[in-house]
Amino acid sequence: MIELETVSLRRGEALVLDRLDLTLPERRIGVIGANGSGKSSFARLLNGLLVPTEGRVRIAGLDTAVEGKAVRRRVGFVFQNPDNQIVYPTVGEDVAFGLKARNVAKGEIAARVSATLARHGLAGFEDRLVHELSGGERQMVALAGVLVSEPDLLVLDEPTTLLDLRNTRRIIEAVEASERTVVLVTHDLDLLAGFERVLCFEGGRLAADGPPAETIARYRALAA
Ligand SMILES: Nc1ncnc2c1ncn2[C@@H]1O[C@H](COP(=O)(O)OP(=O)(O)OP(=O)(O)O)[C@@H](O)[C@H]1O
Repeated sequence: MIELETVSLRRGEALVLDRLDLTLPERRIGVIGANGSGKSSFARLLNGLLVPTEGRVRIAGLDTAVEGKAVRRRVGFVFQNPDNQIVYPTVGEDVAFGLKARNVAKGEIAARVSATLARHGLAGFEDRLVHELSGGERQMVALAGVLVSEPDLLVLDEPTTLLDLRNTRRIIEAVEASERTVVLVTHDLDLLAGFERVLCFEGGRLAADGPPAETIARYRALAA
């Protein structure tokens, strides 16, 4: 469960999010809106990467400003640009990183890493050098590195920008297969079919909040 209590966020001089009150018990939550409307900032609040200037964000009851570390263990975050989150030179080391940090046994780590890679079109990629992969392959490595730890909440910030149709489909399948809560920020409105709730941001406030068809219609009207 995600809760925002009168949350405002300033970045530099700008008021980027303006007094948001939201309770999100749904498991499939989409986030859309114009460039610069505050979507990524909202997403970053959910794992404590950013903390509110005013108000409170709670994830499963944990205040992100107070219990950031506990929040980050529960929230997997996939950035738009995979280079922001891949830290190790090889695919296998990078995907194993989150499991090592959780003290998972060595044998189990290897099995989970190879199963997760295979599920994401990267079978046998363990020893490949990350910097020699294509942009889309790196995006899938970043996704695998988050999914391997089975986070309670998965936040995806425009994850399909670099991806071809097959890998976009894999992302949709990963979202559909996940029993966890998923928050997906996207400009690709087709990805949101089947979502329970979609939020549309406009100038740091919510311009619409409801089922996909309604929110998307409002977004189209705003852009017209
Ligand atoms: N570090 C920062 N310092 C100052 N302003 C920032 C900073 N980061 C973002 N902003 C501003 O905050 C506003 C919201 O940015 P944000 O990245 O949340 O938008 P977005 O809806 O995700 O946009 P896009 O669709 O282009 O990714 C923008 O006006 C942006 O210029």
